[in-house]
Amino acid sequence: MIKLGLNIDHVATLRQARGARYPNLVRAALICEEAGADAITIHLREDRRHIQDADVEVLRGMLQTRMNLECAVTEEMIANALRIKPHDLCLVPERREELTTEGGLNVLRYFDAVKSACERCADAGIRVSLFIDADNAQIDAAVRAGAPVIELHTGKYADADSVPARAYELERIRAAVEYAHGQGLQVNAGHGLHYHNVQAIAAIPNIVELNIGHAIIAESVFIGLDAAVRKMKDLIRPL
Ligand SMILES: CC(=O)[C@@H](O)[C@H](O)COP(=O)(O)O
Ligand SMILES: NCC(=O)COP(=O)(O)O
Repeated sequence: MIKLGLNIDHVATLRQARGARYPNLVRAALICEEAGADAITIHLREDRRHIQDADVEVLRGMLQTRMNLECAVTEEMIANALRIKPHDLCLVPERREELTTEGGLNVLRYFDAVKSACERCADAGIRVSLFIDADNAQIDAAVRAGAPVIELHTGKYADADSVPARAYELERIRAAVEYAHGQGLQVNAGHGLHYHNVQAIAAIPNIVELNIGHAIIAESVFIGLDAAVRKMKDLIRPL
């Protein structure tokens, strides 16, 4: 069954909006796990706009499932990950001024840094995932860099504003999953997935895990976090 990684950055965004102590991130993570989340995803951004360093420390000691820590490929972030030792480390591109993660990591361009990060993390027992676009050249580079896992960026699919455009992006993702799976990679996917667009992605064979955050946290405003997680788990369950 397809796994659900729950991105709780957006709970921290709400907290940081007021610089308050609530909503409590550990409480959110534990509710998500209780409701069926298979992993908790957090993105420690360089600008610390939502997740803080202390959140990573505390959550690492509290999670019952897996921590999937997302970060940029910088010396600061890799050193931090080697100290924290999350179960999974997902390397993502970052532009300080972006609203959200706009595209996949360019593994070809930053190959030496990515390969070095993969090697150092593998030595420390951390599984590295590369957050990349559905592009065979990037997939090949991920293999050469030694990453055991990729996460395909589904943002273009989620943002497609016509039926043909969405079908085109869906097919690109399907083909990339098939190609990457054939190369021996574990394939995850995520970004911008919500209750109305997730099922077509979840139906693609060989996707192991979907990382979803914004839509679930938004829905929790209306129906509660536990129910919002369960509602998503029901949708991604095979028919
Ligand atoms: C890499 C990724 O897709 C998520 O971490 C996403 O970026 C989280 O939301 P923000 O873009 O708001 O940080
Ligand atoms: N890596 C993608 C992720 O963690 C979730 O992104 P979103 O659902 O918050 O857009």
